[in-house]
Amino acid sequence: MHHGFGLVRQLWRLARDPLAYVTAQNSSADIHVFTALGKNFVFIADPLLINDMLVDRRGDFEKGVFYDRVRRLAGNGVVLANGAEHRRQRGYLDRFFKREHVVGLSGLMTEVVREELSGWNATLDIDAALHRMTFKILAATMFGTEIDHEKFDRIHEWLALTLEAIMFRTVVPGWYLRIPTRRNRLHDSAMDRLRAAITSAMESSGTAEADRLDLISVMRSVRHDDGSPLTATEMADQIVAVTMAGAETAATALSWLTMELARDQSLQDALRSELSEARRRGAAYGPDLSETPLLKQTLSELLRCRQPILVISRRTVRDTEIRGVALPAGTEVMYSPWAMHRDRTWFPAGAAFEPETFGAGRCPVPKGSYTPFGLGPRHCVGEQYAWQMMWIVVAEMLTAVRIDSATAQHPDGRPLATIIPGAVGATIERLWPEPVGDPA
Ligand code: HEM
Repeated sequence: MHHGFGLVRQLWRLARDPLAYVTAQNSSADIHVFTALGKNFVFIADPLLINDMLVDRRGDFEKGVFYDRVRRLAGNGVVLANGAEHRRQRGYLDRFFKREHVVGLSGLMTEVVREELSGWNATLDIDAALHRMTFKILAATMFGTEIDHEKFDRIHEWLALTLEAIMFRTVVPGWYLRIPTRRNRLHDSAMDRLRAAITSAMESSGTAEADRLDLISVMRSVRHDDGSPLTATEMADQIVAVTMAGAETAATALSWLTMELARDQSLQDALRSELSEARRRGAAYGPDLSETPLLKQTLSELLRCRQPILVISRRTVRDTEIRGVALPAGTEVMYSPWAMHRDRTWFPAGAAFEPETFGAGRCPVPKGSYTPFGLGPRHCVGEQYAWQMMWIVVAEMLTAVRIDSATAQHPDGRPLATIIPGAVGATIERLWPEPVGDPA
């Protein structure tokens, strides 16, 4: 255990170089405690403690300080709600995110991916192209295909700035956010406009028809225990939550993947053969990748060494302790899945991309050391959705094009809402024949 520095110094180091900061915290001690402004902060770097916090002792924790900062945008949707309210909201969303429902979305996802791929040029910013593609998938599955282009573009535009605001807000002191600086005003207005754009798109989409699969329609058919429907604010809260949580993570992961595939052409070829073979066998797209083991292994490794999320935080709701360290109610506890996934104690490959890490016969790692989708009751509700979407995007992409080169603006990652590569200049070649058949 290590007691160190004041909060301001910690936050300054976190803000200046977040990747170096969490790496240092992760390797220096299992529990790192610092106190400032009458508040206790704890950084944990031991898989068992992470598992304790997220699973075994979950009742002692709620979402922490990093999440409070985005309430202006997110209201009280599933990402921010706590306790019984959170369980109720997960109940609404589970209908949409359960396996059978997600499988039903595969045709729509495939359609969007093919349409986007058909517009790719021989040289492109593949990161921007993948962000647009995954955001389009998300928009189509949330709002239905009727969403008009103008509404789509508006949400997309304000989302980018909002994601920047989220990262900035998690690392500056609360008092600073109350000063009307140009940046604070810009971020506030981006969040307000994003919410307004989402509300407007929501009003013109969705029906309560039982056969509609989009999230708005699913939510229109949900009833509270007293039989009343969800209010417009409750629905907007969920849409904002899903947009914030789902738009950036999968796109960033896919973007990092293109760089690994450009670097390792034999892996790219092996994946292309596996995916074409699965298509020939008539394997239907879904969240379970057991028919495509090399893809599963590749994506698992990618989510290890290129985990998009830097820090996950919680706050104690009552006096508790971990490993003999007292955590009074109100203590902010955080850990870095990004740093933990690169810790050589658990993963000898460290920061390097080595798909054999998840090959047959690998050594088991302790619970809490590999948490790409979190753990416990707050684990990613979109996990199945994300696996299916990644399968579809990679399979359609690799059958349509060969990625010859892909070079990132920030090869070591730049921490924003997720750890991003920035623009990725890529050259691609179209493959012949064009994809045939409909696996969805
Ligand atoms: C590779 C892609 C993704 C990764 C790595 C990822 C990762 C995560 C993680 C680590 C959490 C837990 C955060 C915490 O414990 O504080 C989370 C929560 C969440 N994710 Fe994902 N996610 C991904 C894709 C998605 C997608 C595609 C969606 C929606 C379509 C989504 C929706 C959500 C939501 C709504 C939550 C909050 C759940 C709750 O608090 O109950 N995620 N995600």
